[in-house]
Amino acid sequence: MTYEQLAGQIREKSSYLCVGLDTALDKIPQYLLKEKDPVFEFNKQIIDATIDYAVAYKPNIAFYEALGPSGWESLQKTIDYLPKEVFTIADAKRGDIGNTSNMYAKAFFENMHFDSITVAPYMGSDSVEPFLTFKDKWVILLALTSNTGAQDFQFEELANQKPLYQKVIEQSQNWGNYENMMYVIGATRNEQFEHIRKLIPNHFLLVPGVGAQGGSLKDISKIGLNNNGGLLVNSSRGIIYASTEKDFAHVAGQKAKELQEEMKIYLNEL
Ligand SMILES: O=c1ccn([C@@H]2O[C@H](COP(=O)(O)O)[C@@H](O)[C@H]2O)c(=O)[nH]1
Repeated sequence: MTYEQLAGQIREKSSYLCVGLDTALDKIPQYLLKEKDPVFEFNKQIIDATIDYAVAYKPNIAFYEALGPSGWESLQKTIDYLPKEVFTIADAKRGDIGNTSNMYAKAFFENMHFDSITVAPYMGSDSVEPFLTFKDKWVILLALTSNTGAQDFQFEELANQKPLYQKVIEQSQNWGNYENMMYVIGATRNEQFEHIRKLIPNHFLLVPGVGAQGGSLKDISKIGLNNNGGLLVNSSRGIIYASTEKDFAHVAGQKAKELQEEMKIYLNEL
């Protein structure tokens, strides 16, 4: 998917919502376990209920890998079920020596047909660049994550007094551009968000941490939106597990609608 196509979806749906498909067998309504593929059945109902309000879907690959071969099958069925105009994110946090990264890229882009993959920057340019050679596919580089452990390395001040996450953002400008690279910036990183937006005014930012992790959609939107939207705000548990009863899909749809309606207000204020 191109930058323009994604920006067009945001305009069309007045939404920059990404629904996180972190589907776990012990969290979904237990009556679904009698289905042949409970994970896909859950995802399908969540997608049907939220598709009018979301521009992106982000399965976290760990939840599928944890189930072995059947998990991979449920994941592929989920990706195949999503309409082509929706942006898909493999939240896989990959990255290895170039030869191996190339195989990760083939797996998620060519084989599974994801639009994008999250990549860890720690191994440097040759670990990221193979992902950037695929046309209309995206790298979403971890820059400043939402978790408390982000303090351990990402805020570390370098000799030039810049934090490590800033170095990741600045150096990676040599690897890709705003048409094939996004950054993960946690919704819990309000204080740093404004500065980051100034460093990369045109890039899309994938923002996890709204909902269950306590990040504020309002705060992030006020600082992070640009003329093309420029944000994909993810909520996983806050949407998909808003109800664990038979009405789970309906309630997920309501939660997604609430977020989309709020997003529409912020987009109209641009
Ligand atoms: O910094 C990061 C990077 C990735 N994640 C992932 O996003 C979702 C968040 O789920 P919620 O249920 O909405 O909290 C999950 O898949 C994480 O692994 C993140 O939270 N922070």
